[in-house]
Amino acid sequence: MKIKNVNIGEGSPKIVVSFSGHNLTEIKRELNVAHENNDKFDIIEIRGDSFEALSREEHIECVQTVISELSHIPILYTYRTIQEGGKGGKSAAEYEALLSEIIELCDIDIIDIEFFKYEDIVDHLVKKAKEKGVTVLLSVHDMEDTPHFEEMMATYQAMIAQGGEILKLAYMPKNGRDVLSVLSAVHDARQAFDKPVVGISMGETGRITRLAGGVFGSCLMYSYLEDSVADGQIDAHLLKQNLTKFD
Ligand SMILES: O=C1C[C@@](O)(C(=O)O)C[C@@H](O)[C@@H]1O
Repeated sequence: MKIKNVNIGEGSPKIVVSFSGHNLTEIKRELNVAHENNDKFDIIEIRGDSFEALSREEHIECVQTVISELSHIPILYTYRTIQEGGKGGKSAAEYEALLSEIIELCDIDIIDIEFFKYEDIVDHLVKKAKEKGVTVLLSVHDMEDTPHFEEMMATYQAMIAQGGEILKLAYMPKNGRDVLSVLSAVHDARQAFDKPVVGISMGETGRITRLAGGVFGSCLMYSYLEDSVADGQIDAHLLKQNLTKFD
C-alpha cells in the first residue's frame, strides 16, 4: 500500500511519530522538531485527543497546520479515547461527529477508527473515509490484558470484514508468553491476509515488539521525537538506528 512516498506493508516497518501538543503553539514547536529530524520517521500521527481543551475550530486548525507544513508526509489522524489508553473523553456520538468532520474537512491520509465502537458508527466512518479516499486503520487496545491467539486472529479477520485496510492490535502483556502470542498473531495474520497488520505488546515486557516486530510482519512502529505517548515506546532516533539490524 503506497501512501505518498511510503510503502506500508513492504520492506522494513515504517516509523510513526506522534504529535501530542495541546494547542497550536505546542504543535508548532513539534513541527520544528520534526523538520530538524525529518530523516527519523515516515509517518506523522496527530493525536486529536490532546486537543480536548480546544474549540472545534481550533482543533481543526491544529490538524490543518500539520498537514500544510508536512504535505509530503503521510498524516494519520487518531482520537484515542480514555477506554483505549488515550485522553479522549468524548461519547460515542461525539467521537463519530468529530471523526466525520475531520474526514470531511482535513486532507488526512489515514484515519484510526476504534474498532470496538458501536458497529453502525464504525460502518459509517469506514464508508465516509473510503468515499474521501482516506485509508482506514482499524484499531483495538486493551490496557490491562492480552487475549488468546485465536481471539486476536478472529479480531484481525473481523476488521477485514468491516473494511479495515490497516489492522492494528495493541495489548498489555502479563508475561513473556503474552508477548509471544501477539507476535504469533501478527505473523500468522500477515501470512494469511493480504493486509498490512500491526501488533503491539505494551509496557517494558512487550518492548521487543516495538523493535523487532517487523521481523514477524508488523508494518508500523509507533515512536516519538520528544514525548512518548504510550508505555514502552522507543524514541525514533534509537529505533531508526536499530531497525536496520533487522533488514
Ligand atoms: O494506538 C497507538 C499505539 C500506541 O498506543 C502505542 O502503544 O504505541 C501509541 C498511539 O499514539 C497510537 O495511536
